[in-house]
Amino acid sequence: MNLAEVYAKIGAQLDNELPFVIYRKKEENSCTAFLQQDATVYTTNSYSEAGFVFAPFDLESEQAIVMPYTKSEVITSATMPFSDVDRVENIADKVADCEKTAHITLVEKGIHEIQNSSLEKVVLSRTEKVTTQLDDALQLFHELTLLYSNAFVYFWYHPQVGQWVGATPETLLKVEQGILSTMALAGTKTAEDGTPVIWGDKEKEEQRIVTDFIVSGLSHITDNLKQSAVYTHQAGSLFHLRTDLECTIAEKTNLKDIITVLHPTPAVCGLPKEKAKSFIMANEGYKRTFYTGFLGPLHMGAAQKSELFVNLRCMEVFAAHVKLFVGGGITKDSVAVSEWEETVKKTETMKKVLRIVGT
Ligand SMILES: C=C(O[C@H]1C=CC=C(C(=O)O)[C@@H]1O)C(=O)O
Repeated sequence: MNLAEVYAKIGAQLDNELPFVIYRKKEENSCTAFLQQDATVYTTNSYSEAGFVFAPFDLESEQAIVMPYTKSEVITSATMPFSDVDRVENIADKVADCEKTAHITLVEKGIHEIQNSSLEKVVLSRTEKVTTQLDDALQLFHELTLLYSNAFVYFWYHPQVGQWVGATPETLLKVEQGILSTMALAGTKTAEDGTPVIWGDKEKEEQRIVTDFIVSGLSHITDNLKQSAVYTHQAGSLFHLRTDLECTIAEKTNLKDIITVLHPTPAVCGLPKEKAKSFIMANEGYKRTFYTGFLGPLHMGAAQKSELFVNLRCMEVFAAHVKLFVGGGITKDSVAVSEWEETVKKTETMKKVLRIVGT
């Protein structure tokens, strides 16, 4: 099926108010869509079914939604262009001063908590509303695929839940034929064209915390974990520190066991996990819902391949506006105003496509 035909099918799902997800994996030049044939909200607790899962940050009080393979038409486009040409400049637009003050106050509270308790790291986030005049969010998906070849790009829709679009740099896990791969991705910098990124101790520590958490968690399910050296990962105009991890897993280890170990990592929550989560819930002042949750295809094909991505650099789409979600890791060395600026830079990942589609 060519791309225009796939997009026409998506248009029909929207017209008929039927759920779907369309996604393009990193460095792939085709996209896949699950077109659910009814409007039921299917949920999963076991992650044992083939399908596409869309899970919230807080799995204790909200449920993971699945588009079951057996209830969906699954289609793939033949080829898809990607240009990776940065056609849009970063623009430092005006964000309301009250939003800046509120985020800085939140970050300062986080730093204070870290200095005065056993909390080592907490990821604090905010939302930002941008007024739009979109025909449909498919335009956003398409532009994101053109702009970010190194991201998992998606557009997810359920008439009873909402619409989400994103381009995330972070893989939560990939399981294929008994091999599990994951990554520790954290720390953020921007760089002038061509100049190498210089990492400071703050970023090195916040990323090390993520690696250590994953290594310690996976030690309960494997004894042969291999880990790469830390390296720089580019995500649009941002750079992150990254470590790749890989191990074999016993046949009896199911996907739920692995998700329970890995989600949420300190790349999106903090350390210790429960303490950080409580701080987030009590202080962020909004519900993250699917931001910093995870999404992706489950148990696909003969190899039963599952690939889950962390829902970052994403937005929830409404009739006349979108809501952007951005956050950053706070440690004892954080400077509140720099953390604010980091979230502003992260919003650019989405604002670039909003500008292209002419909002
Ligand atoms: C929580 C986010 O990013 C995470 C992933 C990479 C780098 C991060 C950081 O530098 O703080 C975050 O841990 C976000 O983009 O909203």
